[in-house]
Amino acid sequence: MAEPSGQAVGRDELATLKLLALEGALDEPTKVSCADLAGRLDASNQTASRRLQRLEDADLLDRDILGDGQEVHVTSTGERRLQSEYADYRRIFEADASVHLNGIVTSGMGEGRHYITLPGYMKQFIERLDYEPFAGTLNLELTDDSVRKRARLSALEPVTIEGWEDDERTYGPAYCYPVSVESGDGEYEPAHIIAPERTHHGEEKVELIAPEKLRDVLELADGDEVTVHVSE
Ligand SMILES: Cc1cc2nc3c(=O)[nH]c(=O)nc-3n(C[C@H](O)[C@H](O)[C@H](O)COP(=O)(O)O)c2cc1C
Ligand SMILES: Nc1ccn([C@@H]2O[C@H](COP(=O)(O)OP(=O)(O)O)[C@@H](O)[C@H]2O)c(=O)n1
Ligand SMILES: [Mg+2]
Repeated sequence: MAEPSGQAVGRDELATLKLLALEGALDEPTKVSCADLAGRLDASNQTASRRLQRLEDADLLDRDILGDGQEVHVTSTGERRLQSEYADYRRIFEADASVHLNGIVTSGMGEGRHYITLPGYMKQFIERLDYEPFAGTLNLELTDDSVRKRARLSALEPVTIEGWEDDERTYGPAYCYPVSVESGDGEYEPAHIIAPERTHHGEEKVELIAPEKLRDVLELADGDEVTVHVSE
């Protein structure tokens, strides 16, 4: 998913972020000195310090300045950014770079039904996904591992459903990724992960749409485990 994250950073900053992650700064606040970092980046102290500052400004890195150096910690946005780089390398080097997400079926607030059936969206679903989706979204709560893997979606090209407006308000865009949905009962496609740009869900939830009610065709109930195979 294209996730806006403060300011854009360049290749040099990203390389610095990777180095910090290699030092362990993904898992916990990690002490670094600018001199040491400068040596490893083959750059001046000033350059190293500027890169850290830019990473912090872009919300990719948290910093704590100490008397004799600083402690740095890669933020969740920073981790997503690295995951997305990783996804690119997987696509370059691995024959099977497909993404599988695991989650359990949950109920939401019944808003999915409302949004899916709005004519401004429905018209686009039929045109761009080649099916009329069932009225609603099947919500999954992802496992911790899959929350991390989800960032790999950003390396793929989604089907874009554009935002629109009526007399009262504006509606945001949504991004659809083709998937097949597997449960103990079998596998179903076509289906899509739908990622609305505006949503009250966090990273740990995904929503699925399909031409049929997945709870019926796959005999799903809250708490059941589901694997989503994302198509390349
Ligand atoms: C196609 C689509 C478009 C959406 N657009 C908006 C929007 O413009 N504004 C908004 O607040 N929520 C929007 N939502 C998100 C819903 O408010 C809600 O977060 C989400 O669909 C979860 O609903 P559920 O938990 O009831 O299934 C959209 C959802 C979908 C499926
Ligand atoms: N393709 C779909 C879409 C929704 N659903 C279910 O249909 C119902 C209506 O969807 P919704 O998004 O409005 O509801 P919640 O996800 O908020 O519970 C929910 O029980 C979804 O889990 C489904 O089984 N298959
Ligand atoms: Mg839903």
